[in-house]
Amino acid sequence: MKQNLDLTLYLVTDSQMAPAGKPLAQIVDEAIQGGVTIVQLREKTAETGDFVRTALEVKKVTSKAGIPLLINDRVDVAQAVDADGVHIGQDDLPIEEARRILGDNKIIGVSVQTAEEAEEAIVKGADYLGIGTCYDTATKYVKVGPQGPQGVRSVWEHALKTGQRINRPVHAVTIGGVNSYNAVHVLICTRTLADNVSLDGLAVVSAIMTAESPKTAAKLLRSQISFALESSWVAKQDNSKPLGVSRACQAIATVFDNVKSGKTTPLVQHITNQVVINDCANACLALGGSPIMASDPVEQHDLASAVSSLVINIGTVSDHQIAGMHAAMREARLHNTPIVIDPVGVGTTPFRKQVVKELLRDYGAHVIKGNAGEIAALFGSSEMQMRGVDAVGGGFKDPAKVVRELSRRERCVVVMTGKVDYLSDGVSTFAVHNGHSLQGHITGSGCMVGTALGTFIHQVANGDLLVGALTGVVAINLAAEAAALRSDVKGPGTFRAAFIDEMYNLTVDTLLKNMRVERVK
Ligand SMILES: Cc1ncc(COP(=O)(O)OP(=O)(O)O)c(N)n1
Ligand SMILES: Cc1nc(C(=O)O)sc1CCOP(=O)(O)O
Repeated sequence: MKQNLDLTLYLVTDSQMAPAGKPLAQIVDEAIQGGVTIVQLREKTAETGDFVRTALEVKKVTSKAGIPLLINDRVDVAQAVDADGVHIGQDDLPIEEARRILGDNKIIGVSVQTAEEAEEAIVKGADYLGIGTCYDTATKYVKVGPQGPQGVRSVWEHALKTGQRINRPVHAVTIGGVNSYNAVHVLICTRTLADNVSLDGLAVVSAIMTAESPKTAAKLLRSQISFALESSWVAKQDNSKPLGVSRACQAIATVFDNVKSGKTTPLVQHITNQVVINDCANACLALGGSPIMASDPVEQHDLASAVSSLVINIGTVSDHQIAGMHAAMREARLHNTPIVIDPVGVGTTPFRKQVVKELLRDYGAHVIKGNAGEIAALFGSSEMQMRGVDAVGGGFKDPAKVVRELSRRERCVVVMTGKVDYLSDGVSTFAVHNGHSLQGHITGSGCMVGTALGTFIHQVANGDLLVGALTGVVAINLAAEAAALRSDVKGPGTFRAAFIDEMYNLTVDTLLKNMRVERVK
């Protein structure tokens, strides 16, 4: 990497967004104090003279801080102020020409939207790529719509392969609609599938330029970026050792005991469906958690700092609930609170599919839980279908592969419920052989699995998400087995009440004795 080229938090300026009377150089100075590592002066409407004057003022600030100042589009302005380099787009001066004018010591960044553009830019000597457009942005008109973190990931993967082929290091940021709410998700989701290589950082305009305090905004972004780059949440899994059954079972018992014994009482926020809301609240209590059912967008900000985990269930989703889900997930991402998504009936209507697609694109999840039909719909498989909220079909030929691949694509733990439950974090995949057929005869048994996931994953978010998820699945299934054995259980009605009782009665000893967990890959 060129000396000084640290792309961790990249500020692209827009003086038209600056509060009246506040000089751009002052905003840049505050942003650098907050943690910005590189600045690009982007003045789309400035006359050359004004552009140069502003660049000289900003350069005093960046030089003092020892960070690079790049100029957007205008190689002549970069030369005039002896900036550290330029950032050029696909319609600007060709890279070779910019390089010829500026020489090898200057930084040249190039905007790319596609794998082909990325390959060309690298081959022609770009020092870094600005991969766009990540999300919708009001800052500029973009010809091609946003590609989301997964689209950015595929451009990044191709760029890295190109670099390997020609033996040149590749650096990149993504840009477009990036802010402190989505920063962690964007960085985790854009990591390469094969070997978990992260982007170098994130580029933002409005997230800093429109902030009341650029320093505070930059500081928050920087801490979110550090968290994402350093965290071993699911996406860094490829480098970790696969989890064996005996280690998993011990860890499950510990996680279960922490909650059951009251050592920790997670506050599990649910935005869930009207059919199961009461059962889920009771299941959460019985397992040792504390439920809060809060879906109004208005209260999400105030709730967020107290919540231990967030369970999103789209079973009876409405427009109002969707607004609440977005608000809650935004806040959850900001607080690094684990999110469970239960995409109930996602294969049934295009509406549900769209709701889930947008939630996953904008915030991602830590755990996705569904029945085989729901998982098939998310995965894009026709092996299983949906009828209402139920799965129909002969079952997946290779269910472990489906959960593993969906997990790798979405960068989260995937739980597929059924006669045998499958769980994967993309590296380790487990089958849980506990449970009882009566679970299929009451409404909400799957939703209560979502509740159990929320109850047990909060304490293990860093690195052991899969263990938390396994704990939830095992606990629910063992409670079902115990309930079904009871002489007072005559059918679904009595089972429903006994099921909650047995969640309450479940002990670590029973768990250790009866759990049937198998490692399948
Ligand atoms: C870091 C970074 N990435 C992309 C862009 C977009 O540049 P470009 O395509 O030249 O569009 P304009 O910025 O000129 O509107 C960027 N500026 N910075
Ligand atoms: C300057 C720019 N380039 C983009 C691209 O996709 O290449 S998107 C963009 C604007 C980014 O602004 P904000 O952070 O306010 O969304």
